[in-house]
Amino acid sequence: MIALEAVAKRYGLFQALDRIDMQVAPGEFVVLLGASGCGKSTLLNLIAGFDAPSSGRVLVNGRQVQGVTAHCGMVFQQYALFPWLSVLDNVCFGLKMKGVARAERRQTAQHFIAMVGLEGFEHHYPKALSGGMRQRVSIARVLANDPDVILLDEPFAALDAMTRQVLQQELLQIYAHSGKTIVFITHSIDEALLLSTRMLIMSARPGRVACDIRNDLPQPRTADIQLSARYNALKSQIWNQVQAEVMRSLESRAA
Ligand SMILES: Nc1ncnc2c1ncn2[C@@H]1O[C@H](COP(=O)(O)OP(=O)(O)OP(=O)(O)O)[C@@H](O)[C@H]1O
Repeated sequence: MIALEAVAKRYGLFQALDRIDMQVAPGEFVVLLGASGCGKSTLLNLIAGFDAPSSGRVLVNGRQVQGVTAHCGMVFQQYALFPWLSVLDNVCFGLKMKGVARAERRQTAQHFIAMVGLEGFEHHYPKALSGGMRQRVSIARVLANDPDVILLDEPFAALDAMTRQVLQQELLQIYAHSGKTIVFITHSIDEALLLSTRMLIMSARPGRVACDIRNDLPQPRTADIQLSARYNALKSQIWNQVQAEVMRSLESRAA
């Protein structure tokens, strides 16, 4: 589904990513974890086609990524909604660009607006919505475009803890029902453990995949999973790894 082959990314003399080889199978929920600045967003942007690698290849569905396509949909931390469009028109936007007829795109948009719990808010504008509601609109907009891959760059980081928990459960439901392939960035080990089927821990300077861990916690996952022995074993394994990478990154910055 997604393949990165010897991918490197340089910004001038700075090597942001180096020798990234990774594969994401259809239906996986992969979470990227790592110290700030290790290249997680850079990696996601290469998969989305927002940017091109300096060397190596990025493939989605067997095709080399050479710009933005409808195969990938992105949800950003800062909602990225059009403030001058209503919820309905924001969710319809991608379908309009694809040339889908008005009645059909409205029907599709309504379906996904209802799925994310925003029925009744179709004609509201983003500024009249809470952060959690705006992020629901972003998710509905991506789902309406029916991409094969959904990329989420710290989508819940700006939300309060309660809203984050609700949206995490909603995303798990959407994942379970849609079978989409997901790549998700977070700084939260708990969020990674709750959501993922697999976790990639990145090292910094240059960014590489340092550790690839299968998340074998049973599904469906609720907050109770945090009480299990396996959860705590995985959490301490990841914590040790992330901490080692963060220390390495700080040392290399100081050098
Ligand atoms: N357009 C750019 N020009 C120059 N350097 C860049 C550019 N984009 C990213 N970088 C650098 O590349 C490195 C990786 O950045 P990136 O945003 O991918 O990290 P990240 O792991 O997502 O960080 P965070 O967790 O803080 O969001 C950083 O050192 C950043 O300063």
